[in-house]
Amino acid sequence: MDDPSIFDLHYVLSSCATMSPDEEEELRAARPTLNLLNVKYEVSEKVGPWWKGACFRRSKSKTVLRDFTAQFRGGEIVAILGSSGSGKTSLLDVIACRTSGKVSGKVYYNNYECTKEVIKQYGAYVMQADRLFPNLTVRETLQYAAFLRLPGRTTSQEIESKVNKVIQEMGLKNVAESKIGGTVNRGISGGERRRVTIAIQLLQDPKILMLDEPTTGLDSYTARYLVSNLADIAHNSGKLVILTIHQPRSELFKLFDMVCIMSMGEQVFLGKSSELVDYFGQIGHPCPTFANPLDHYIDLASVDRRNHESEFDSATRVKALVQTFSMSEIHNETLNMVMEETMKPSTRRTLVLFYKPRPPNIFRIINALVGRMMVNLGRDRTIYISRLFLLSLFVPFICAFLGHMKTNQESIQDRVGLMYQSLSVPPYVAILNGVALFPPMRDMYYRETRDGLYGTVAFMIAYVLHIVPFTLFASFIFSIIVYWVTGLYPEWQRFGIYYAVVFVLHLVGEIMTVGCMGVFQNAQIANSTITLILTASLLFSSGLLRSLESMIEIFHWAAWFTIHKYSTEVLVANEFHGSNFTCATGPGAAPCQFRTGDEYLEAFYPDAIDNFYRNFGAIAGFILSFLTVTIIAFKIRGIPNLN
Ligand SMILES: Nc1ncnc2c1ncn2[C@@H]1O[C@H](COP(=O)(O)OP(=O)(O)OP(=O)(O)O)[C@@H](O)[C@H]1O
Repeated sequence: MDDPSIFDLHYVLSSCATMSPDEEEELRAARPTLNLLNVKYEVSEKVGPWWKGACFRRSKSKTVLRDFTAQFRGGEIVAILGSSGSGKTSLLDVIACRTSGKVSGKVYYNNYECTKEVIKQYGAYVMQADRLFPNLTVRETLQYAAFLRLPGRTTSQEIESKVNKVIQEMGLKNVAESKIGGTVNRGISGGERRRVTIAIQLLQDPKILMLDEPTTGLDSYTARYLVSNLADIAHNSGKLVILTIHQPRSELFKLFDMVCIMSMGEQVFLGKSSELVDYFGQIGHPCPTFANPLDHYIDLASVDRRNHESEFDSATRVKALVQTFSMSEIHNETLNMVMEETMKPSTRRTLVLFYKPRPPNIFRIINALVGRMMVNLGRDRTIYISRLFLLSLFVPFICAFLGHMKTNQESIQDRVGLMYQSLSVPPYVAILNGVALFPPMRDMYYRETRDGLYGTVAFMIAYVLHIVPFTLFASFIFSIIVYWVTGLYPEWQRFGIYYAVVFVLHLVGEIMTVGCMGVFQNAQIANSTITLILTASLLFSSGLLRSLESMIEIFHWAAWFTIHKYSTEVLVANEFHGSNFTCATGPGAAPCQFRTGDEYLEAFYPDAIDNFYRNFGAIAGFILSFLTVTIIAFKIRGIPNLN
């Protein structure tokens, strides 16, 4: 069952006993209306060389939208046209409350001030690029999206019927069971993928559907099919569909109810598409016979920046067009309508506070996210095998290098070397996994968080939960072979401890990598940074390559904050405590330095036995600490510009 909304008349009327008959009548006649009055959008750009730092670079203000006034009504499909940089996306951003600058003027949605909350409830934004999991089918993609988007109390049957409805609406029936596909595995076509992206947004039954360049990259037939699909949605369901478009083909012209041509952030025309040609004809710019009117007028409203002279001429022409339009009858009519609507006393303003669908709770969200990640991962053989066996690739090298260790004096050094390998390999392999596999998840997270579906905490918990079984398995294969083939302390309990340390290091390595990718968008930079941090941590705090005592004081202090200090102590105590080493006699024999492992511990890790359980707890605590740091990193960095 659909949720009641302010457009469900019975619901609204029964909720508003205080409404006068006039207001009731007015509401009855109302369709979702979007009013924009003298909207101005300014952004500030930092100018100057980057090395001056954010605080010392000069800020330069740039107006990307100026005096924008419009009224769009439900049931219409509106095309925002203009050349590149004319402010089309910025206009959508203003309506969708996704701006990064200062917005002045009024943006009203049915007499509600258009806040983030209102848009979250009634609007949907389809961005230019499709971000979908390649290994899910169209139906699964929509099912998981429905779990994340629809109110928590929605039942599975309701989800199913909603999914079927949008599949039908977007003409996806034939490909409902096909995989989305990606760059490697072919799946559905580009146009179908775009329709899936739109279908996801339709699940919430938005009253305003905004689409940024939905036809980019599609051939003319597919573009027309998509736009006519959108026009049907607008006309049949009373939704307001607003889309931006670069170079629309002439056959699209008749599909649009309203057209807005923009240039340099200002309106050159805004009105019914049927008025476009007449308007320009009246102001002295008739459309040449056989020309595509949209192409022709977009060109007319573009600034030609090829050289100074043509830039000056075209900018002067555009200024004149903007001015003429601002004084035109069409514009004045819109202005009057907008003024009238936005000045009405807004008795209904409280309604949006009155009705708020309860979003799914965090457990439902985590469940849906983990399920989606698992299904996507499980269907990709390369990723699956990489997650399970990449760590094991190092096993033959380690085993062949060390063989089965003896218990002589030389074997002490072998054991130290093995500890070093055991501490370094699991987190390094985790970096490889993280760098290769996390970016698509991150893109999806950015997009869905932008849509207000869930937060960083839910996403990170889901990500970690989905890698835990693979990390457990990969660490087990690594540990069981390395431990018993190389001949570490032959006791199953001690093997368990070794395995636990390898597992935590493998897991923490990936969490750190993910955290680093929250700060750096570039995976290579994240890779280098995290490798550097892990190498430094291992060198300064393990004491395996150089004794801790001989290092400078600052490294002693720094070591307390690294996982390697605690994990090294656990591993060496686990291996050396209670073990004995033989001493060779005769000429050329190695000096007999340590007869027992405890003597070795006494010399290099005197507290390792006493602090064994503390160290073990500290290692487990690092999982939580790194997860927290990762969440904070994502929160501080925020969501980058996705377009
Ligand atoms: N946050 C921002 N910071 C700096 N400049 C911005 C910002 N947002 C928009 N602009 C600038 O405003 C102008 C309009 O940008 P916008 O993306 O709205 O244009 P557009 O018409 O959608 O272009 P395209 O069709 O190429 O996507 C551009 O010059 C752009 O650089």
